[in-house]
Amino acid sequence: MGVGKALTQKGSERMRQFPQGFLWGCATASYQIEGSPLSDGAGPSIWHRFSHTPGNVLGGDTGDVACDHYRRWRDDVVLMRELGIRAYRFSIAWPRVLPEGRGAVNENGLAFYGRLVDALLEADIIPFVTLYHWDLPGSLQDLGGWANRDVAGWFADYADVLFGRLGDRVHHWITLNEPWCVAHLGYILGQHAPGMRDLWAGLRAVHNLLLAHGRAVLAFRQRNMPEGRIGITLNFRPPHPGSQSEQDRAAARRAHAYHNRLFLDPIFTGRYPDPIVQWFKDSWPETLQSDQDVIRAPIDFLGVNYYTRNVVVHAPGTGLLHTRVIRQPGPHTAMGWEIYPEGLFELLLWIHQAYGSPVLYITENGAAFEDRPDPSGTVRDTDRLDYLRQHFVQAHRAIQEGVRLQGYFVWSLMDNFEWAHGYSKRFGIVYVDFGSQKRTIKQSGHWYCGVIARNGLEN
Ligand SMILES: OC[C@@H]1[C@@H](O)[C@H](O)[C@@H](O)c2[nH]c(CCc3ccccc3)c[n+]21
Repeated sequence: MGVGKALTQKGSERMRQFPQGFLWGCATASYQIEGSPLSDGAGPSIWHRFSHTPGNVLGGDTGDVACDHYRRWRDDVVLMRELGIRAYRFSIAWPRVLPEGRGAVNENGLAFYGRLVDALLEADIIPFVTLYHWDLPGSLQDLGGWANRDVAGWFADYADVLFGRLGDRVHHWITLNEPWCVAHLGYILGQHAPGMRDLWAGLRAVHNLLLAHGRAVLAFRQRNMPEGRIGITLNFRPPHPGSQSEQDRAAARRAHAYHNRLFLDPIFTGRYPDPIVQWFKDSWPETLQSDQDVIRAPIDFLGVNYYTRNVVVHAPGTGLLHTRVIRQPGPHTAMGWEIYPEGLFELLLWIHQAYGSPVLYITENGAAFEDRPDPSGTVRDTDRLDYLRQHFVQAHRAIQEGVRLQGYFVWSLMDNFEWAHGYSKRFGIVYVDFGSQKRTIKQSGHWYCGVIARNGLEN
């Protein structure tokens, strides 16, 4: 598409038009919004255990209630229709469907997701289902969880149950959400469930997550669902060197390999990034030659989660990679993340050019700010609106350069349980009063509704 066509002049406004059929949406995750973690036969997840273990989550918050979506899902689909979103990315809680992680299916759990999918289709909203967004069944963690190579089979069997039961209505599947976070935050730093601090376990989790992803893709292909599309969602943090010194440039390369290429390279090339294998040499897991053929099973799209960049410098003996992040001047979100919209353009172009122009969806982008309703109950979150607008502009730039970006899911539909931060960080374009469970569309949500209706941005 030539630039001219995408920048239509309408009156004095310059429109940034997105391609016909571009899927504007919102994203959520099961443990963050549903509540009712043990209802109707569901088994406890590792996040149920982790949040109920004192000291792990700010303020002792848990997902016991969250946004009460397990009970309010009908009203929440009405809310999505009011926002005019074309697609909705949500995750299925593995322990609702298989309470023990394996074996007997819990029909009540499956029925909840079947009703939700039917309501979305009725509202003309396309479901994008994430099979795993961090809530592993506790009983599988008791067997080692992602550090146990058998998890690849457990995950593929779970995925296949869903392909069989929902595959007639769900045509977009994401195997894993951010396997980097699962391994790094859950098994190496211990900041997320299951709260382990074990480099050996963490690096084996990296490999087993990739194996599990590949086994699920192969199971999906076996089902032979021609309308179906399957991919994976990875988080990225483009690193910039804090100076042009060779030490800082090497530090940025290490951070880039670990944060951005650790999963991308095996999936697209069948090989781990050499700098990482060298860096972790004696603790790197034993792998089978045949593993790489499973891991690199072709996918239909890549989900990209982008929030910010990192500026890194060499820091001998510091952390896993001997790097330190340098806080930048300029605006940051409530998470302390630098607002750096150009990073989205850089990232999309890099993936496009370095990994064979895959179909991409931005499966998460958004910002936390201190939202306060005014006396009338209106939430004027202009900072979030500006954040989103600036990032939409960069996504549009990328499309102009030929990037095959086909959709954009704002994180998040509504304020929810922000992992170790509990309910202290709000990412929603809809405000949730967690006392009353009242939902209020924020100014950013009303603005987003307009963007979707025009399929573009006015200047
Ligand atoms: O932190 C906002 C969102 C989470 O609520 C989502 O569940 C998760 O998919 C997600 N990933 C990222 C970027 C990676 C990251 C995750 C957790 C903590 C810090 C960075 C940001 N977010």
